[in-house]
Amino acid sequence: MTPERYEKIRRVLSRRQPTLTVLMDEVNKPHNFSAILRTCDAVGVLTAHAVPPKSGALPTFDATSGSAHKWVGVVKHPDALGAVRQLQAQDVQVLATHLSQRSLDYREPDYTRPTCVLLGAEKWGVSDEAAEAADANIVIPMFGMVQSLNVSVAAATILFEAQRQRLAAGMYATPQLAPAELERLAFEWAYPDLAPGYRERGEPYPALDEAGQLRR
Ligand SMILES: C[S@@+](CC[C@H](N)C(=O)[O-])C[C@H]1O[C@@H](n2cnc3c(N)ncnc32)[C@H](O)[C@@H]1O
Repeated sequence: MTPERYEKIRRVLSRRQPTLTVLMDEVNKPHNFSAILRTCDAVGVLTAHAVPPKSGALPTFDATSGSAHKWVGVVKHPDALGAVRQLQAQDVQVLATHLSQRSLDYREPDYTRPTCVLLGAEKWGVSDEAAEAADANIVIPMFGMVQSLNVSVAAATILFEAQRQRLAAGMYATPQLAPAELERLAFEWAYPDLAPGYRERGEPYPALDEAGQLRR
């Protein structure tokens, strides 16, 4: 661990947005899944949510992710409706990307609030029941011959609007993670091979000095 690498880890963690996330509902193509996680990393999403496709497993990561899958956690859910309700119970507004009578332009919602963007499967989109349960439905206006965007493009468009609003609100200027959580993640990111051992033994992580070296 070089001091420069540790400094980068702390800088990235100090900009993570634990109150911004996505829920991928049966996004089944590895290049889409990977591209969405890469955008999540870029805008500071700490943890993404996903309902695996009917085949059972989450898509594997491919080169499209860069190394984003190492820096963005993925929580699995058995179904989208249950996941929507769980997030709402934690006071997260769920914005379903879905064309309906009540759809808003994607730039209208307040993304400085705890927010989850619900993204649909490539073939079927977001289910009607999950869209109805969501707090709002949002769309990216389209004026072409084709009816929809690629899901990873839609995710990037919306997440960068969230980033724009959060930058304007100063949410990248001060850490959004609690100090203890930031320290915990800094150790896990700096020492991914050591961290599991400490967890298995139920021991607290050791303190690191300012350069990210283990204190003796
Ligand atoms: C290829 S589209 C799904 C098309 C599907 N046939 C349908 O009717 O919804 C895959 C996903 O990309 C996102 N998406 C695509 N175009 C969008 C748009 N214009 N506005 C918002 N989200 C969009 C949504 O999450 C959508 O579920």
